Amino acid sequence: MSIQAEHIRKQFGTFSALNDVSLTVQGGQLVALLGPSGSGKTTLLRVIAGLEIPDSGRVSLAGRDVTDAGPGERGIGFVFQHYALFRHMTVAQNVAFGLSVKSRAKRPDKATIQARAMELLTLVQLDWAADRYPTQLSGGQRQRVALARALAVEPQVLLLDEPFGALDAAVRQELRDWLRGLHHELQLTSVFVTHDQQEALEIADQVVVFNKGQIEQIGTPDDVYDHPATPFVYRFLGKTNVLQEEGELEYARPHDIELSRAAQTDFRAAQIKHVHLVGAEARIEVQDQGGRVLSAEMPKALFRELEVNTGEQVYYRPRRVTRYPAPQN
Ligand SMILES: Nc1ncnc2c1ncn2[C@@H]1O[C@H](COP(=O)(O)OP(=O)(O)OP(=O)(O)O)[C@@H](O)[C@H]1O
Repeated sequence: MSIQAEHIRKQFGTFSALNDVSLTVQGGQLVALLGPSGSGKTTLLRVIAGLEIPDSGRVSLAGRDVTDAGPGERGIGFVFQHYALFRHMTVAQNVAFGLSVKSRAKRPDKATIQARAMELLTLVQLDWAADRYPTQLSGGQRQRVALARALAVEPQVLLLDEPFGALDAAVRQELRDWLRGLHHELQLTSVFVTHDQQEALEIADQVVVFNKGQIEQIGTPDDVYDHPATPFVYRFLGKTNVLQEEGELEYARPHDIELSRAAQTDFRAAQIKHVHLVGAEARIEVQDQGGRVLSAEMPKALFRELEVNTGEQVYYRPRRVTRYPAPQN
């Protein structure tokens, strides 16, 4: 089911949370809303869900204008960051909740609801935990219960607000991959909010980069990473070496900084300030003769071959530079 938001504006008092935002999500896509805190991601998600009424603009689902429809009429599943499960209900009862609050006409009978809850728990691989209470589960397991509960109403659209925000790195990674699989298996259209670049780039089909209530860029992960439309997008998506900031801007990523032990054409002299070895990577901080500090990243083995140490001289060259016109004002 496609989602279309057109010219959405939303003010909170004098603060403009969404300033003329338009976004089209094709049916079947997994889309990440990415941006710093306060940039409007959650507000847009809530507008799509019907939890927030825009000051102006329209929202359509599968071509149907739902701007004036309540959240319950939109066929949407919603998952929040803090898996808001009911503590006094078992896992199975939590999942069944979405079905049991449906209007009487649409509500399946008790046995059907129970069977459906078990089906969903099997889907999220938690059928064994049906009779447990949320407090007896880990954070990642609780988040899977929250997902099962959101899926209980058979939504065609799944909206997730920082669904893995509260979890530790390893569990996050696992749930991410798993969500991607589930999204495809159920042929959902999913939109999730994150401020984690890696998360957005790894699992989304499309990434929407927000800044101050506006969309800076929409594109595939490759598009936005390899061709950031604005300096903001470039800086937000990864560590940035600023090679020049007067007049035209020149940026380079750490993995595009090449180091050499010997002087070479186009290479500049610099001194190694710090070396951090992180897993298989070496992160090297160098300072050139103009005082500019740059970060370089390369596989640890490659760095070792250079045979240079902290305090010693090296030569660097940016392999790839991205340029932007001088900022106005
Ligand atoms: N109900 C509200 N009343 C007043 N201000 C609000 C309300 N909801 C959101 N805001 C403000 O609107 C701005 C955008 O909020 P929003 O939650 O959309 O940002 P976000 O990009 O999702 O950020 P985060 O990653 O921190 O959740 C924030 O400055 C927030 O304080």
